[in-house]
Amino acid sequence: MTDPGTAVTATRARLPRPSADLVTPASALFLDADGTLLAFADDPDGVVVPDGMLDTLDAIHDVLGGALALVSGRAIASLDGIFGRPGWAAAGQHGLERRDAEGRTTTVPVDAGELARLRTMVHGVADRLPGVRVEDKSWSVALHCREHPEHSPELERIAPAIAARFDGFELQPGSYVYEFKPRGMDKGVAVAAFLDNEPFMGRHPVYLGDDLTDEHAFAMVNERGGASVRVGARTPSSAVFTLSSPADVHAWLDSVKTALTQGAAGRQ
Ligand SMILES: O=P(O)(O)OC[C@H]1O[C@H](O[C@H]2O[C@H](CO)[C@@H](O)[C@H](O)[C@H]2O)[C@H](O)[C@@H](O)[C@@H]1O
Repeated sequence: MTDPGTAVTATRARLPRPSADLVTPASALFLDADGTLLAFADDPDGVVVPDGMLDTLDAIHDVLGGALALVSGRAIASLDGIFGRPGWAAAGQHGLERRDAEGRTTTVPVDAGELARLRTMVHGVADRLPGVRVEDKSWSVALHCREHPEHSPELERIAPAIAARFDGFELQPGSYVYEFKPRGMDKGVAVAAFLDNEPFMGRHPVYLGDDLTDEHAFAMVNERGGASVRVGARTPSSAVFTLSSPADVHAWLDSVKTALTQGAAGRQ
């Protein structure tokens, strides 16, 4: 497991903006979904892919020879429903499921009995806190309170206590969300697994993410000599660059696409 706490290389509120040439044809690009590519919505099913973004990502995916992956807390099925790109590599549920660039999917074994007991407990919490949503993702389960942030203090109090009752699970807090996931897997481990295989192997990793769960990947990418880009202003962070918002990410990806495709035309 990647420990973002011990691998912090920089903890600065003010980070530089990356230039478009951070991504070259020799890069591997890893993209978090919610809060990075997608603006937050109250309902996890209510997110919208902005106009033009898929064209931009398709073009970058092509120039990178397929070395582009979505790395998300969402299930891969949810990512496919949102982005409609089942051909892209993806890590879902913080890496519990991973699809390589050839479409082969691997999953981490989960204790089904523990997961069933955890689910029951999590639904019990949601039943007594009106407006708190449960997201069931097959290997992990989450409690959402974006629409009712008044429940945050209570969830912050009870979520660690729930997690402590399950040997095989741990708490992954996020943006108005408390997720319970099997131990030992995180986005850093998922990114490392991609980098050990084609078409990612030997490439310069660039990772964009906004949340605590992305710190595992920032630490991994920094360790491998790559570039970590924090979206938003959350601190502390081990990221070395920053972009301000999903809208800023779109604008930056557009400039990356332009630089890469112009360069490709020049190389022909
Ligand atoms: O790793 P990510 O791709 O950033 O996924 C993290 C979680 O994102 C989703 O929840 C978040 O976005 C929702 C839609 O904007 C929002 O309603 C919620 O408050 C956020 O926490 C997703 O539902 C989770 O499964 C992901 O783990």
